[in-house]
Amino acid sequence: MTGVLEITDLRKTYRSRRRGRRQALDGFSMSVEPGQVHGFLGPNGSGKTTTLRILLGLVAADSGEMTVLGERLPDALPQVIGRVGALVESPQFFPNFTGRQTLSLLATAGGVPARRVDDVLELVGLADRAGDRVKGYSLGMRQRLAVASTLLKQPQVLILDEPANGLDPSGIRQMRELMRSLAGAGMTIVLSSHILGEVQQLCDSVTIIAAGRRVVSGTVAQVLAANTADALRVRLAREELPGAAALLTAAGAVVNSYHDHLVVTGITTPEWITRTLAERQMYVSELTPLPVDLESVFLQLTGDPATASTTEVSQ
Ligand SMILES: Nc1ncnc2c1ncn2[C@@H]1O[C@H](COP(=O)(O)OP(=O)(O)OP(=O)(O)O)[C@@H](O)[C@H]1O
Repeated sequence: MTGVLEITDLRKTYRSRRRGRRQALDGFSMSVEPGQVHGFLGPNGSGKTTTLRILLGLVAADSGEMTVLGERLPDALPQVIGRVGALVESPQFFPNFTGRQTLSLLATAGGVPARRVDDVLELVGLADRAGDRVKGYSLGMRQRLAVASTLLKQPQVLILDEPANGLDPSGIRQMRELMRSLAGAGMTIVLSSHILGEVQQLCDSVTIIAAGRRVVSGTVAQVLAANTADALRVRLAREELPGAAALLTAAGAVVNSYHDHLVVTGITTPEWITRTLAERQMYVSELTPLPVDLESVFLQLTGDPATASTTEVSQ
C-alpha cells in the first residue's frame, strides 16, 4: 500500500427493519496517489457516500482494509484525522454570523491559531466578503466557506462529497479554481461528483464505482483511452433514420438512434457505412467521429439511466 489513500476489498451491508438488507459495498477497492485531484464517480446509490463515511469513521465497515497517509483505519483515525479535511455532510452555519466569525468560532473550537482564519478566507476567495453575514452569501460562497472550515487545520488530504452540487456555472468555476490551487500547493483531493464534464476538466485520476464495486480506475487519459468506442455520428434525412438504423444493425453495427442522427459503434471503416447506405439510396449528410468523454465512458460502464438522457442531449 503506497498511495495517500488505499482501500482494499471494502464490504458494507446495511440492515434495517423497514428497508431490509442492502449491500452498499461489495469488495470495493480504490487507490489515490499523492498530490492528485481524484474524482470518485458513480450513479446514485452506488456506494460513494458510504465509502467516504466509512473512511471518516462515521459508519463501520463489515470488512476490508483502509489506510490514509499510511495509517491503518479505523484504528489509527485519532492520529490521522488532524491531517484530513472532509466535507461529507453539508455543514449548517449560523446565518447571522459573518464568514469571519464563523471560521473564528470553528478555529477556537478546534484549537487552531486565530491568524489562520484570514489565511483560509484568502485561499477560498472570501476575504473581501468576510465581514458580511452568511445569510447574504450565495450557495457557491457558502460552499467555499464550508471548504474553508476544512482547511483551518491545514490538512494534507481533502475529502469532498459533491462540492459543486447545486452551483451555477460561475460557482462551479470558482470551486474548480480553488481545487486547482489547493492541489498546486501539494494537497491530495478526493471528490465525488455527478458533474462529469467538470471532473474531466479538473481531475488527474478517477475511480468509477457501480453497485458497490470498482468498475474502472486510472488517470483520466487512461480511462478515456481504454474505453474509446470508435463511435461515429451519422446524419441523414430524418425520415430515413429508422430504415438506416435497421439496415446498419442487420449488417452488424451497433446503432443508437437520436432524433436527428444515429450513433454507430463497432465499425472501423466509415466508408462501409456510406457504401452500405448508398446501395439502398440513402445518402449520408454527415459522418463524424465522436470524441469520447468521461460522461460517455461513465454511461457505458455503469449503464446509469440518469446520465443516459444527458448524453443523448449533448450529442
Ligand atoms: N443508512 C442507510 N440505511 C440503509 N441503506 C442505506 C443507508 N445509507 C445508504 N444506504 C443504501 O446503500 C446504497 C449505497 O448508498 P450511498 O449513499 O453510499 O450511495 P451514493 O453513491 O453516495 O449515492 P448518491 O449519489 O445518491 O449520494 C444505496 O442502496 C442506499 O440506499
